[in-house]
Order: sequence, then C-alpha cells, then structure tokens
Amino acid sequence: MSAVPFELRTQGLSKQWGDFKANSDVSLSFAPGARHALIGPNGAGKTTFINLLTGALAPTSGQVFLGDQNITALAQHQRVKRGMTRTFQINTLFAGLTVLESIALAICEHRGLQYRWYQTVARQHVVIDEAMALLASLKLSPDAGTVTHSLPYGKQRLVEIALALATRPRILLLDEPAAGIPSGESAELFEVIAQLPRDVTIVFIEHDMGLVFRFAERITVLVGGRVLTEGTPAEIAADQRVKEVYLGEAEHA
Ligand SMILES: Nc1ncnc2c1ncn2[C@@H]1O[C@H](COP(=O)(O)OP(=O)(O)OP(=O)(O)O)[C@@H](O)[C@H]1O
Repeated sequence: MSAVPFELRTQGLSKQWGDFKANSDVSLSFAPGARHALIGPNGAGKTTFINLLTGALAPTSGQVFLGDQNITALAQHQRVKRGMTRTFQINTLFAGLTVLESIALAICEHRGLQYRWYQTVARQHVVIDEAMALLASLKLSPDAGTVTHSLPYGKQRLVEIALALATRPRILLLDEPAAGIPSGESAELFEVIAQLPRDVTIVFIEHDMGLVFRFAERITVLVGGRVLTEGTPAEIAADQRVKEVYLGEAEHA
C-alpha cells in the first residue's frame, strides 16, 4: 500500500462560469480502496467535480493530487495513464464489436499495441486471457461473444466498466453507473462493482439512496457546489442537515 494516506485528494477545488460557482472550495480525500459516494440534489456540482478530477474541465482554482503528485495540469489521457479513469460509453467506442473484442482492443490500446492487434490477434493469447479474466470478474464471461449493442442495457453498463478496468486503474470514477437500468438489474450491477478488488479505489455518483447506503462506505454530500458534510453511511443518515437539504427534497419529489 502507498505511504500516502490518500489515493486521491483535492484542495480548494473551484469551478466558476461567469458569476455561477458550480464547485466552491471543494477539498476532499479518498483513501486507498475506498467505496465513496458523492450525493446531493440536482445541480449540486457532482458531475462537475468528477470532470475536474478527470481533467475534462480545468478548475478556476484549486488542485488535484493523485497520491503525492499534483496532477492539476495534466490532460485527461495522462491521468488515465497514471491510473485514474472513468467509464467510457461503449456507444461511442466500438460499434459492432463483440464484448471480448472490445475489451481486448481496450487492453491493446492501453498497452500501445493497437497497430498490431488485427494482424496478430490469433497469437495474442495474453491479451485474450486478460480480457477473459476481466470479463469473469464482472460475471460477463457468458456474453463474451455477443455484440455489445445486442446486450441488455444493464450489461452494456457493465461492459463500460470493463472497458475502464482494461486501463488497470487505481481509481475508478463512476457517474451514475446504474442510470437508466431497471431497479432489479441496478442492484446486480452494484453487487458486481462491490466485488471489484480493493486495489481499485471507487468514487461514484448515485441518486438511488438505497444503492448508496448499501454500497458506499463513505459518503460526501454536495449542496450548491460546496461540501455540506462527509461521513459513514450511519453518520450521513443521522445528519439532520442532510435530511433537510437533500433527503427532504427527495421525499418532496
Ligand atoms: N458548461 C457549463 N456552463 C455553465 N453551467 C454549467 C456547465 N456545466 C454545468 N453547469 C451548471 O453547474 C451546475 C452543477 O451541475 P452538475 O452537472 O455538476 O451537477 P450534478 O450535481 O451532477 O447534477 P445532477 O445530479 O442533476 O446530474 C448546474 O447548475 C449546471 O447547470
């Protein structure tokens, strides 16, 4: 385990558009192996925060640290190379390929083998074995030969997670991984996520409080771009401000 107590940390992270502050002075730390949920009402700034972590957005001020390295100035692909990745939409990536082909291609791409892949695929046993092991860890082995777009939506979301894992991340960022999935399937999806190895730190945004309180070990509540509070699920469930600001709103809805 790293000597650095936190795998990922932000310091005073802010993002402003004109006068509007989508994130204000957000300082958060994520421990190695964390299962950490970001919650908050619509527009609280959760996706903005993830975009600042990945480098999709540049902060107005503040810093992002991966271990002890300041990565604030790094481009998205450089952050992926260093072990921080988010899910990729298969819809925009590998149209027409099977699940196994997609994962194998992602592994090759990450290893810089992309130009040789089609010529030597029959001999790329190492890549195929790695792809099959990854699929097995996500209970996707039976679907290896299926074209990704033919899969049920819940399984497509799992393939997206597999594609992210193909980059061998230390940190996996999930923005509403169960969005659009029927509730029965979304619990299954989270069961699989929960079983991922502890050397992967997971930060996820999720609106379904049942899933959050079942699978998160720490929860940060964002409201109006600021951190309202952070704690264990029991602490958050008992926090009157959270009930008023966030859960109260959900009940109202
Ligand atoms: N490019 C942008 N320009 C201006 N405002 C933006 C931009 N992107 C996001 N916002 C605003 O920033 C606020 C925070 O948005 P964000 O998507 O981060 O919230 P969220 O907590 O993820 O919300 P939700 O739960 O609804 O997905 C919103 O009011 C949104 O309209």
